[in-house]
Amino acid sequence: MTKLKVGLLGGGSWGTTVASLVARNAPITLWARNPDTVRDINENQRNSKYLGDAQLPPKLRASHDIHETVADADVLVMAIPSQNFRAVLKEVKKHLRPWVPIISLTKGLELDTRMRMTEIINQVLPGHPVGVLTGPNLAREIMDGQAAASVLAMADKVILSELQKIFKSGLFRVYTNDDVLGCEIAGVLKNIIAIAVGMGDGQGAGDNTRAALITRGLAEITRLGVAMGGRPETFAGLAGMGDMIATCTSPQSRNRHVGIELGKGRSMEEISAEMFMVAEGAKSAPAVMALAREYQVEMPIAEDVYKVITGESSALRAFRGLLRVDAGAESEPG
Ligand SMILES: NC(=O)C1=CN([C@@H]2O[C@H](COP(=O)(O)OP(=O)(O)OC[C@H]3O[C@@H](n4cnc5c(N)ncnc54)[C@H](O)[C@@H]3O)[C@@H](O)[C@H]2O)C=CC1
Ligand SMILES: O=C(CO)COP(=O)(O)O
Repeated sequence: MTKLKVGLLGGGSWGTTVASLVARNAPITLWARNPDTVRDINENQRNSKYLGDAQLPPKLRASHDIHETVADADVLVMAIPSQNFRAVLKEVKKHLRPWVPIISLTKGLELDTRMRMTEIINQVLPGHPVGVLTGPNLAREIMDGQAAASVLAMADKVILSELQKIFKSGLFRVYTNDDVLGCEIAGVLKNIIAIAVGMGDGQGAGDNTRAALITRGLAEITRLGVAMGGRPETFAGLAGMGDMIATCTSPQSRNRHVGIELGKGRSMEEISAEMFMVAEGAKSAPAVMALAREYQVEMPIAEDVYKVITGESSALRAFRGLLRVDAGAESEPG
């Protein structure tokens, strides 16, 4: 057990799951804005709304008080969806001690600014070491005790190896990486490809189609990530290919679910109205397309997804379009 105190913000499915993992290694308080969630965690060792009847460790404490959670934290972990991330960080600023490392679990971009979460942290709380924990990590499966691997990425190797001890456990292998940008943007971009794969699945596409979309999708997200400064090998690792496989094939993925429903011909408004959990790919798609334009990277799959989400095209038309385009060299877009 390390003595480092951890404060984790965000009482949804992934925040609660990571808090449960950390509780094995370090004292942790989870801040949730919903008082019912706080009560459920503290009294029943459950977060029924997000994780059904999964049993949480008795050592995990939840709080409704952000000051209490953050004021004496030695490490801050952020599990707030991307569009609300900045607002919560601003709240944190008043309470957090200087130099406390901040780890983001969030896989999205801020719509208005196109910024990654670590960029927002640097802007709102300059001077704090920042990192991301990312990889093929579907929350429900980890709560069910299935083995998984993840990547903790930070520039500072000394802090990185200290923080690795907080997250890792027998069934949760945590690898380290210093390519923060690559790991972070891979986690954002794979969500859009998962929507594309879902769109195919929703229309009854086969396994070959899924494999083609995953492979071509990985190629296009790698092109953008590398143009932005990420390393190609990051996209071939857990944060890239690993997370693509998990998200694009799992019935648990919210992004793939959105794609399946779009594939059935439903609109984004209808699908969102029925979901209470976040599907970051749908939220971040416009920011991703703006980045693709800025870096002059062609992303035909992401562009089709964007057009279907905005109602400019239908899943059926997008799918036919993907098949109609003449294939060139495998190393080229398209
Ligand atoms: N669920 C999963 O399997 C995984 C999720 N992620 C990422 O983790 C991030 C969080 O996702 P989940 O926990 O799954 O989402 P979720 O939809 O299950 O829960 C989101 C939580 O954030 C809270 N929240 C939203 N706005 C807030 C605000 N302004 N103040 C306080 N709390 C607020 C909600 O109340 C809810 O508890 C996302 O970026 C997601 O892509 C990453 C890996 C795995
Ligand atoms: O990031 C995830 C798995 O690694 C979770 O994916 P979804 O948000 O699509 O459920």
